[in-house]
Order: sequence, then structure tokens, then C-alpha cells
Amino acid sequence: MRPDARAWFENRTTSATSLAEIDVPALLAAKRRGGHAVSVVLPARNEAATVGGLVTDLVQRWVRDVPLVDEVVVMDSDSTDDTAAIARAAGAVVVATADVLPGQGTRPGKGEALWKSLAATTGDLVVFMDSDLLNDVSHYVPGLLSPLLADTRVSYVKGCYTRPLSVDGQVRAAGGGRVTELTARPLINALWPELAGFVQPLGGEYAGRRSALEQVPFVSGYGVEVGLLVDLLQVCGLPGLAQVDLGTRVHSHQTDEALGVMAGQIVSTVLARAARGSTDRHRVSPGGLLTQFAHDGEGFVPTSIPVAVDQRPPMVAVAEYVDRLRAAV
Ligand SMILES: O=c1ccn([C@@H]2O[C@H](COP(=O)(O)OP(=O)(O)O)[C@@H](O)[C@H]2O)c(=O)[nH]1
Ligand SMILES: O=C(O)[C@@H](COP(=O)(O)O)O[C@H]1O[C@H](CO)[C@@H](O)[C@H](O)[C@H]1O
Repeated sequence: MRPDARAWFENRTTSATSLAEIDVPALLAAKRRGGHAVSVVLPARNEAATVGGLVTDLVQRWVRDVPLVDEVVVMDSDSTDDTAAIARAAGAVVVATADVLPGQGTRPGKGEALWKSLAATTGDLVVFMDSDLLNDVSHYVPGLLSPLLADTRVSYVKGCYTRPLSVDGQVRAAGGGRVTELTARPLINALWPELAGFVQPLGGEYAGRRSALEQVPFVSGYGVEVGLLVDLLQVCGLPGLAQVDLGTRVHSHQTDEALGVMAGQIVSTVLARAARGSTDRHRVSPGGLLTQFAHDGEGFVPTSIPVAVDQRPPMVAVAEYVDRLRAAV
């Protein structure tokens, strides 16, 4: 990792892998001291199986028992199942993405739901969580809020976690985040090496100050996470970004074919931003190092591997080859 990325990784990575690690009373006091309001947004497209449990726990734990959260909003993203009714019955405010900012029309996609959520919420701090999470995520919201409430210089916090992968009913301890590992991470390392310290650049759980979020575009589809990361780097600078270890994240998985489409959207998002030119004049040559992460039981350990490639010239430009061809004639 580049020195700036490593320094960021060491200084801006905190841990909140369970509620035991979080001083909730102190968090509540900081929220009140700062006069903050917190909105939690769950984008949901056909998540009837999971959204109810997630909303029930969020509302009971962080609205009613401990007033850390002021509103829980499910953005119904053109669902065709009972997502909206189930989320509403669980205590969420449910908003149909298509109904928000009608003058702007509506587009399909997760990023559209998240962009419109800014117009459907009022908190100065906004937390985003996927609606297909399957593990205990009761500590996610306070964990994501902690860096924002602890340091006014931080404007955007991404969750990071180990990511099991369940395939054909078999759960592997790692292997999740397939598009992250095979597409997003190599591209980010090559084009924005200052972001190489992000363990989960595509993770769906993150929190930010509205004042920053409303300054950047939201890519309408699955490019929203990588677009926000690159664009908020420009708006907030690396010191304005942070990440928090939330332990593990288990979610429902799409097929490889569907993730191909997701990867395509992420590549389009990255290429559009790469065309804007370098964000750092000291950039190493694109494709220099790839930093991957493994968890050693205590925390994430980065390993940087050289991935710079060399190449041979066209053979017709190699005199030794051409001379041999001529000699053979
Ligand atoms: O058009 C869409 C696609 C996805 N989502 C939601 O965005 C989150 C992440 O989407 P998905 O699970 O499809 O992505 P994955 O986690 O498989 O990468 C989930 O809560 C989806 O319901 C959405 O609101 N609108
Ligand atoms: O990280 C990834 O590679 C993808 C796919 O994860 P899996 O291989 O299904 O565990 O999941 C994320 O990417 C999406 C695009 O940024 C986000 O919208 C999802 O929230 C996130 O789960």
C-alpha cells in the first residue's frame, strides 16, 4: 500500500464487531451534544423474507429503547412482493422510490433508491443498510455512527467485515464480495491507490453527513458504492473518510451471471471517473500494487502484491526474429 493509504488504514480503521465494543451511552450523549438527527435508510427490492426482521430490530433497539435513531425509512425499489407491507408493519416509514421527487422521474436500481432517500429523510446523519442481511446486525448502526460522532472531520464511514459465501447451501467462511475482489479492488488500487486501505469498498453498509452526501452524484444502479467512494474522496479528502470493522456480514447472494451485470455497471462507473483524470499527482503507475486483506482474528491484515505487468514488443519489431525469417527464405 502507498504510505498515505497505509497511514489512513492505520488511523481511520476502528472496530465495532459487537455491541460490547460500543459505548452506547457516550454515543447518545455525543448525538445530543451535537444536536444531530439520524436517519437509517434500507433500500429494498423484493426483500420480504428479511426486511421485517431487520426493521423490527432497528426500531425496537435504536428508536424505542435507545433513541439513537430518529427515523427508519425503507426505500421500496419497485418491489413486486410484500416488502412494503412487511416493512411498514415492522415499524418503518416506507417510501416508494418512484414517488419521490416526481419531477425527476424515476429510474430502476439501488443507487436511484439511495439518491431519492436523501429527499425522503431529514437526518443530518444518514446510515445506509442493505435489506437482505442474514446475520446479527444489531451493532451495525451504532458502529457506523461512532466515527462520525467522534470526529467532526470524518464525513463518510464504510463498514468492513469478513464475508462468508453460501453456495448450494454450503457456507464457506470467506469468498463473499466476489465483485469486490475480482473487479472493484483491482480497479480502485490501480486508479485511486489512496483508497487501497478500504477493506470493503462495495459494502452496502455505510453512513455519512448529509452535507457531504448531497454534494455528490449517485450512480443509479450497482455502481453507487464505488461512485460514492471515489466522489467523496474528492469532496472530503482521504482524512474525511473512515471505516469500521463490523465483524461479519452474511447476505443473500446473486448468481455469478447477475454479478457480471453488477461488475459491468461498476466498470462503467469507474471508467467515467478515471476519465476525469488523476486525483493525486503522486499517483504510482496504474496497475502497480494490489492490496488484499485477510482477518487474523484481531483485525484485517493488508498484503500488497505487485501486479504491474510488462509486455514484449510485436515480433515484427524484433530484428533477431526478422533476420531469422529473412535467413530462412
Ligand atoms: O434495484 C435495486 C437493487 C437492489 N436493491 C437493494 O439493494 C441492496 C443490495 O442489493 P443486492 O442484494 O441485489 O446486491 P448484493 O448484496 O447481492 O450485492 C438490497 O437491499 C436490495 O434489495 C434495491 O433497492 N434496488
Ligand atoms: O461486494 C460484492 O462483490 C457484491 C457481491 O457480493 P457477494 O459476492 O454476493 O458476497 O456485493 C456488494 O456490492 C454491491 C455493489 O456495490 C452493493 O450494492 C452490495 O450492497 C454489496 O453487497
